[in-house]
Amino acid sequence: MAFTKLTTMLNRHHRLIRSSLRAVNITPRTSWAPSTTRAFHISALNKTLNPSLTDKDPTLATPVSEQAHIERLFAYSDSQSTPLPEKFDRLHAHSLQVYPTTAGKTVSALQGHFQQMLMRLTKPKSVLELGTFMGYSAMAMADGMPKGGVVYTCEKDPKAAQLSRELFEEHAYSPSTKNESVKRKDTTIEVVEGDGLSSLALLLERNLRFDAVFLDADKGGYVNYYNFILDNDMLTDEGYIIADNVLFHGQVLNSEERQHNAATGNPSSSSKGKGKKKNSGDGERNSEAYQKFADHIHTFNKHVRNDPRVDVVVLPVFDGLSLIMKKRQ
Ligand SMILES: C[S@@+](CC[C@H](N)C(=O)[O-])C[C@H]1O[C@@H](n2cnc3c(N)ncnc32)[C@H](O)[C@@H]1O
Repeated sequence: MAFTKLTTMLNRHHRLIRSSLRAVNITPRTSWAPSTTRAFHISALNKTLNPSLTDKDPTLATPVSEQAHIERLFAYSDSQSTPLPEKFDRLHAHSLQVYPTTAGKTVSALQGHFQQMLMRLTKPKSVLELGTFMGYSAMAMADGMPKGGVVYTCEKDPKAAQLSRELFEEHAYSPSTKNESVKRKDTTIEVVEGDGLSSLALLLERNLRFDAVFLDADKGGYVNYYNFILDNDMLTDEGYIIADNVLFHGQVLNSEERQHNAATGNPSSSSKGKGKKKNSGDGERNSEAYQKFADHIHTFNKHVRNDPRVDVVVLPVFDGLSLIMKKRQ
């Protein structure tokens, strides 16, 4: 009975996404609930779109039974949370059509709503986002900000930058919105196109400072973005940074272990994943790439933890979210 209710709710919730999957000729998994977590979102998408990953999913750091249990708990959390307005479901569906293999980059509905709540709680006037993609998290945050608030969101991919700009225009977040049919939003979203670091330099030239920062671009860039923001005092005194994917599908544990073994000369050191033939299969290639991203994230986590300028809390929610604030003087 409870299961039927849950399935009904999830089906309703993801109706649009499922129809998009059909549109791009993909058979949706019955248990797939894309707005549960980023990790499962990506893993489910990868498996759906690349069957070679089904048996050897590099994102599965937990046993399958445990993963199924966690998935059910996330689905439960999703079903017991107020859904975001329908435009967000439509955006997920649209992302799948435009980026069928990488649409899972976007935050889940649950995480988007959490970030929106955070905006409502902390009332930032100026928010910086590194990594726009299709604008889902930018819109989710903008809707929670106070009147007059601005989100500056940086995106390197010209196609994603253009599509998100159009979307912000359509939904009246753009400073220059001409769309008469939609009520102009109280908050605006500005897309800054280009590499994250160059975009930060441009924003610094404009003397902008931020009450909240969302780090969600390339994982190898996190340390540089973080340093640039703190070194140039771009964070207001009570401002905060939230960094996404800081547990990287659980793979940070492998990074930590391999780095520890390498440092202590343990012969089993870091050989996991090394020596694998490059062409031995998509799953393994992916596994190596995933581990590299996880290594970048582990380096970032250690860097922040050892930075005397800040306090950090690593939250084991979604795919791992770090909340970072400057130390009080
Ligand atoms: C995880 S996605 C962002 C998802 C988005 N925050 C959301 O939840 O809707 C990461 C984005 O960062 C962009 N990106 C990657 N490298 C970048 C760089 N060096 N500078 C700026 N953006 C970058 C990618 O093109 C991608 O769109």
